[in-house]
Amino acid sequence: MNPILRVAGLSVRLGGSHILQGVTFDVAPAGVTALLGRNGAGKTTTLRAILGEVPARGTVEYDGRAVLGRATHRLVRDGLAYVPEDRCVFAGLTVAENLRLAERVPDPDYALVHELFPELKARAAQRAGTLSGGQQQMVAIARVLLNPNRLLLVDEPTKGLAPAVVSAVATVLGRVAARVPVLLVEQNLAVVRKLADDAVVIEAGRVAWRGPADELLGDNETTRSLLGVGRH
Ligand SMILES: Nc1ncnc2c1ncn2[C@@H]1O[C@H](COP(=O)(O)OP(=O)(O)OP(=O)(O)O)[C@@H](O)[C@H]1O
Repeated sequence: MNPILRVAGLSVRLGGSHILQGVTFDVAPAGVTALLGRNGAGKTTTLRAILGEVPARGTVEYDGRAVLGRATHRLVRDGLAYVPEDRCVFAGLTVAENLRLAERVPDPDYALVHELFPELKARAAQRAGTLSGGQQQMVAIARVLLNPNRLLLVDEPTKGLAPAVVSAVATVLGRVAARVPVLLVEQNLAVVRKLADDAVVIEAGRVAWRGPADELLGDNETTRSLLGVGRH
């Protein structure tokens, strides 16, 4: 199967620093590819470069087409969805209003959203700013699922969440990934272990390791040296 995303020689300079220095990896057309690395390694910058949010050199092929330099909104329209790390819900609007604002197609898939997130249906009239962090993350994921997607880019969805909520978010992401491939930035290795098929490790702006996620996580020494943590 051809990759849904091919990134080759991706290079980004920001604020006088060479942040990405030739990042190369593929994303399989099914399942979860985890993008890993220590703080500041360049994971978020990689997602933003793929989306055309920062100037980049190199090649990004999405579904076989070179897309670097294309406008972000065109990529989103073509099914490249982004769930940013800061969730970006409209705090003063209700859950239902947050979802309605995200609709891009005449027939948004509320059936899917309500199936995956029954709690959001129950909380439709609640202001998003009063939701817990985990519930806000659910809104952020639900928003993109209303529209047809071919690839989701999800940035640290479990960051700052309590363990039970991390597990709930991971379960939902697993169900999402059964329908649409996901490129997932994630620091929680238990979540990576549960979800990821492939792993890409970025270190100081370069790919330091790529391969099957279970191979990486099964090698405690490599995991420790690349990510600074032991087995979870
Ligand atoms: N606009 C910018 N101008 C200058 N430097 C930047 C800019 N954006 C990011 N950087 C720097 O680029 C490096 C990579 O940042 P990035 O957010 O991609 O890392 P990350 O791997 O996602 O880290 P974390 O896990 O901490 O979120 C960091 O050193 C960061 O300070």
